[in-house]
Amino acid sequence: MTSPGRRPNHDRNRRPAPRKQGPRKPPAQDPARRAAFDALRAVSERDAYVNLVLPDLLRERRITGRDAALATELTYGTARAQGLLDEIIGACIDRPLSNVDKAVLDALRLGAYQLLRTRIPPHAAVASTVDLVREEAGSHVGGFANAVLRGVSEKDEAAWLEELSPDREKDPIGYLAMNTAHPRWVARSFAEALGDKGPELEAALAADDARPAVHLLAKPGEISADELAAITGGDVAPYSPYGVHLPTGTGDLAESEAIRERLAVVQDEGSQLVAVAATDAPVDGEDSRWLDLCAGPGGKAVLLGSLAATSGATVDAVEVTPHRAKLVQRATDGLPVTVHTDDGREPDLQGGYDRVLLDAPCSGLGSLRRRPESRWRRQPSDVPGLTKLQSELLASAFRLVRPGGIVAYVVCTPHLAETEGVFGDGVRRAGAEVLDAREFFPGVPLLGDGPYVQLWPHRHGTDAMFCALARAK
Ligand SMILES: C[S@@+](CC[C@H](N)C(=O)[O-])C[C@H]1O[C@@H](n2cnc3c(N)ncnc32)[C@H](O)[C@@H]1O
Repeated sequence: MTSPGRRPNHDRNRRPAPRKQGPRKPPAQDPARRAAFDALRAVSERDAYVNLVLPDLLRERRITGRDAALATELTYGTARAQGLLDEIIGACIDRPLSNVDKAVLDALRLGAYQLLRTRIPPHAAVASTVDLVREEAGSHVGGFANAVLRGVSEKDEAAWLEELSPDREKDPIGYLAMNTAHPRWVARSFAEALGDKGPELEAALAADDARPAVHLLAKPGEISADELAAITGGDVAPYSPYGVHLPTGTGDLAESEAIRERLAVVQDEGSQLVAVAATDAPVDGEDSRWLDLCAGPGGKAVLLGSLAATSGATVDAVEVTPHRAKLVQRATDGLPVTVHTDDGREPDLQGGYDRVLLDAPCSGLGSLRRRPESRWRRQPSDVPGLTKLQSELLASAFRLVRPGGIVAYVVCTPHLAETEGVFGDGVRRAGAEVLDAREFFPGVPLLGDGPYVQLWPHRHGTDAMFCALARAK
């Protein structure tokens, strides 16, 4: 994967690159790259989330307009492509990446991203990165950064991929993982869920690597999807009766009047569809007590609560993390939702619910496109702990539902152990009747053979949500 000829030698490391243009800009004049770098540092150092940390940084520093757009592009793009950038940077360094100072590595990733995936002139990408490295790690490291980035810039992304990718025939999953900047284990779990290592896997990974449109939920009882589309300039969603897709590049959503006035919330169309399915599957008899067993931060609780309000039902929403329970409380204010800060495995609640939605904690492989950093943060070793927790929560859901009531099991991942594995086992233990969930996704194409529903970005334009339904006996 590496060739000594390409590696910078030590002399070269110490020699600064010749400047092709005037003096280097001082950092104060480069707020976009500084913000992107600081956001990436927060992700590496504090396990921060890009979608939370970056807007705060931009607001605090009053970065707007083109600078904000550049900072956003650089932060999201670099975080999303991190593993691929590391392979390429690693091929230009004669020591393991783990030996490179973490702040320097973040700066190199930012520089490599600009060189490989933007139209920023190479000299500007290199000079701005060297500036960051000098500020962070001292001027003696500037030459090293300069030499590494000159190595990176010797080829474009396609040429690097050709050099570094495994052979497609021999290792199709490794090839597609590398070419779509995904960890191999993620590509493998997509392949297993799709039953494909060829064109469909390629389409799924490519869709997962694309920037997703923002979806809004038009809160039932408050505003229709048509009205929301008209006031936001978006399009009515193809499948969810409450969904609107915003045009790409829509500005600061906090500015949106519909969101400020609590008529709408940001919610992927797939999340809307699974919550609707959980309320549409018919129960035998009474249908007035609903339970959302893992409710934080409250997206689906808002939809359940809004639908409950129109039908005279009430919702209990359980969330174990106090600050997330507060978010549920805030999101569902004014709706018939009671929030309980409790462990869903044994909540202090009276059972006998007509419906239980279990939107379980999961690996989140189905929403990686919306969380650029989690692609590289999640590890396969996370899965066994998650499936154990999911199984315990599912057993609790079956204890809390009444005979004839519905349990909806939802996860935002296509990983088979977390989807069919957990649900198949739980339903068998509970002796419940599995429903064909496809019936409750009317008009949604390409749902396979059932009885479970797995949505996909490349098929449905949604996150890869999984939904399974059962009626308790
Ligand atoms: C996938 S998220 C739920 C998303 C939520 N339904 C929504 O639409 O906004 C899973 C949630 O379960 C919570 N959680 C984890 N373990 C839990 C437990 N034992 N009991 C209750 N909630 C739990 C997590 O804190 C997280 O907020």
